[in-house]
Amino acid sequence: MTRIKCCGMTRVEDALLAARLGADAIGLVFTTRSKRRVTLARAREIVAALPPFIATVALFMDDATARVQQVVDEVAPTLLQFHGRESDDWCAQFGRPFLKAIAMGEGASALPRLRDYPRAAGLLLDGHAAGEAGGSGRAFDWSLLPGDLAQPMILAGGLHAGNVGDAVRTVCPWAVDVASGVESTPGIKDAARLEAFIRAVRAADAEQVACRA
Ligand SMILES: O=C(O)c1ccccc1NCC(=O)[C@H](O)[C@H](O)COP(=O)(O)O
Repeated sequence: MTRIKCCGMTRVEDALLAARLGADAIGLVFTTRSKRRVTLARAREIVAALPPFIATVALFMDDATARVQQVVDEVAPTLLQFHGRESDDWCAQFGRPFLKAIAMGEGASALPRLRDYPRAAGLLLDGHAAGEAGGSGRAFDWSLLPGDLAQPMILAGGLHAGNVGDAVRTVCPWAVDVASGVESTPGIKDAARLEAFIRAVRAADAEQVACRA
């Protein structure tokens, strides 16, 4: 079954809705480079409201060590996610499982970076170009993806209810990640779009036997 991460939560009600509809994880963006940025207080409120077994992921992009540590100490997210030029060692210093986002917007030239993060719990392959913030709503060419990634792949970038079924069938990712495709405005989730997205993933899972082989 394809895991679903719904990213850029800014409201308790949206996080609860995602959990109720069947999302496995929610993302909280802490970098200043985001329209979806949450305060520590709001992040704690969202995390405290969630039911058991929903993972929380804290996102950063070239943020200071002290800032990441503060979020680790005060919010206690399940995982960290890094979107900038952070190295594998730098990401690992917090002693927490982490995802490394790889900007796939430049196409094949991004592929060597997929080998640079052996300590990552997973690689989040996103549609934007290197140096740009995530949450762009931009997809990339999935046919570039190698079939032999060493780590679980989280597919992101421009996913929505209309294309995520194809993504699951074509790429067989460990998880899919969505932000703008389930929003009415940045940071505000749209219940109908979120429900349609999760339904589409589950429908594709039901027909996709190759991924489970
Ligand atoms: O969402 C943001 O605003 C953001 C800003 C800076 C770094 C990362 C950010 N989001 C990361 C995510 O994991 C998004 O869900 C991912 O980029 C996919 O976004 P979208 O294409 O809008 O579905």
